[in-house]
Amino acid sequence: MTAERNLKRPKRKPAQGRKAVTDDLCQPLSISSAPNALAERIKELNCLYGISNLFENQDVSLPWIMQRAVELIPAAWQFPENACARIRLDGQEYTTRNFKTTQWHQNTKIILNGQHVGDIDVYYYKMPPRCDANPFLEEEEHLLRAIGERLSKVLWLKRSEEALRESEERYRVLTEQVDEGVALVQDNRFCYVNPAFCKLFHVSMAEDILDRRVTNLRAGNTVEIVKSYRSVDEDKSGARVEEVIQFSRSQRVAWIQVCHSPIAFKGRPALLSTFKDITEIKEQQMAAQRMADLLDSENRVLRSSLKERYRLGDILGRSAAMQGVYELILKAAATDASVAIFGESGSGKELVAHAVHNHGARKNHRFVAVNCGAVQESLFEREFFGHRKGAFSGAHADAPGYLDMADGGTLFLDEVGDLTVGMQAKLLRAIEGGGYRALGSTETKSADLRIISASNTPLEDRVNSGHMRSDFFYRVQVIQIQLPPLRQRKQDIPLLVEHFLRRIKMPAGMDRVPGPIMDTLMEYDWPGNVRELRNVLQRFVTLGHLEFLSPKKPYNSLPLPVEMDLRSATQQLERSLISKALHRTGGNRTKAAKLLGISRRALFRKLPPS
Ligand SMILES: Nc1ncnc2c1ncn2[C@@H]1O[C@H](COP(=O)(O)OP(=O)(O)OP(=O)(O)O)[C@@H](O)[C@H]1O
Repeated sequence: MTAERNLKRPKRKPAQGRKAVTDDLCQPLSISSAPNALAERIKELNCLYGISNLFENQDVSLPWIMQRAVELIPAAWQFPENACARIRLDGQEYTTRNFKTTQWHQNTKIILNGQHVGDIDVYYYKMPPRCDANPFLEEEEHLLRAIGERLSKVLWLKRSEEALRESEERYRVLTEQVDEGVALVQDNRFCYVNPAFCKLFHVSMAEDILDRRVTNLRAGNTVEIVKSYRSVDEDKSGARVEEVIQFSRSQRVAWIQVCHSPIAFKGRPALLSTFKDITEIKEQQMAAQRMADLLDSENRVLRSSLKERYRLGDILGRSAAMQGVYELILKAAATDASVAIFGESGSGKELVAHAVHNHGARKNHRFVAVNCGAVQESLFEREFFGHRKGAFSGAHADAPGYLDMADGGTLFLDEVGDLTVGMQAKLLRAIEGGGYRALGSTETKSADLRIISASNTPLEDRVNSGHMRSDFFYRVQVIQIQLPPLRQRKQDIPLLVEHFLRRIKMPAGMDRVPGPIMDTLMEYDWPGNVRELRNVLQRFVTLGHLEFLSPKKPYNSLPLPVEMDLRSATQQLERSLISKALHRTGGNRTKAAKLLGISRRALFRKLPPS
């Protein structure tokens, strides 16, 4: 039973072992003594309620409460004018005005969480009338204990409040200092947002969104954030949700790492969310990824160039001459220097130019190929520098020139030797810092581009003959790549044949070029190089026979060496005759056998395995 309940006993009794205060008080309550007992009871209750009221007021401090409480105590005692009181707590003393210690003393402890943390003492200044050594009533002992319990509760509440306020303050200071946005949402409404949150979502003041629904978050493109709120449930405590949200902010893509933690706030479910702007980290990550991809693809190219050695991108060839070309391409690609490629017609100069571009740093920009042989002197500016609308009759709209189109990328000048000296001067000026103007424009522009040029003949010859300015020559020919003609790398022919036939739709029943046809292809001189080979194969597949359009001799019949034995010589002669017959019949074996006067089966026996 608590002390408070004890107080509700209907009559006052003398304390155990003490002498009776008055006889009538020691007796059951009589009608005449009832008003007096009632007055006593009211005094006790006043004291207790007074103390309870003290902590109703949340804004007061603990010392204030203790001081008021101690002042309320004497009035509840039997002889208030003789009573004084003291509360000791946390090394502090709170006393009534005329406090004095005497032998007539009563005490109770203040206990907090099972610990003795303070005391309440009541003293009488002097011996109350009609009393022995212990002048206090049993009810007063109960009352004092009840006050002690009340104050313990006050203390517990105040300490909890202080701890809460302190942690709230700590949290507030923390959240106001951190760079991460913090928001507390309950019932789908914002209860708290920190300054970083406001900054992140362009909210001018926290008050603008406090108490408002999450859907009211309007600044910028925050649809994704609102969606993210919808994806979590305030009620699912412990189910933390983390995600990275991408949205556009002032024309820029931003990334925010959101973490929603369902918590209990004021005893009800709420959502505590943090928002971290990770745009910078994300951009760095993406740049690192791009770099890793680039390195990976470069490594792959290098690996393939080292290991496989039969191709580099679209360029095929396993000959030693082509290995040298691959090395030069990779070296040239690693720099931004101008490259001049030389080689006979159809030997793959444009392919090499593409390879240099594709393996270099400008690969994600344009490769603009210009056939210089087709550029007219009078149209040079218009084609290279572009024009503005109305610059000439028929200029209905602005049009970019080659330099604009190749800005950031590569300008490939095919047949560069065909540019006139005048054109060379204009181009040189435009790319050497002088800039250029589109026709009809007053604005001087400059283009950041790499020049790769190609020519069938050495450019030195053009300089010597006065057709090329030497400054232009030095500008375009920093790195030279010489492409070997196909006749000097015949071991590449089978690879090229296989490659082109894979691209051409072969007739049914033909899956490879017959051996003798291949022999013929190997023997041929290839003045038109790889392009001619491709066209010959195209015709072979379409027309069914080999046909060389070049003015040169189609093939050479090999003279038989005298030191060869008869068997080998016969075999070689046979193969040569079969090859010629097949050539004449366009690869038709039945007709070739007929031409040779042997059976088709005999022809097949004599054909080398293909
Ligand atoms: N090494 C090669 N591997 C595969 N295909 C090749 C090779 N060389 C040339 N070709 C092919 O031959 C054709 C001609 O190549 P390209 O246009 O690059 O030659 P070019 O030297 O620039 O010719 P031109 O001097 O006539 O401009 C293209 O179809 C090209 O794909």
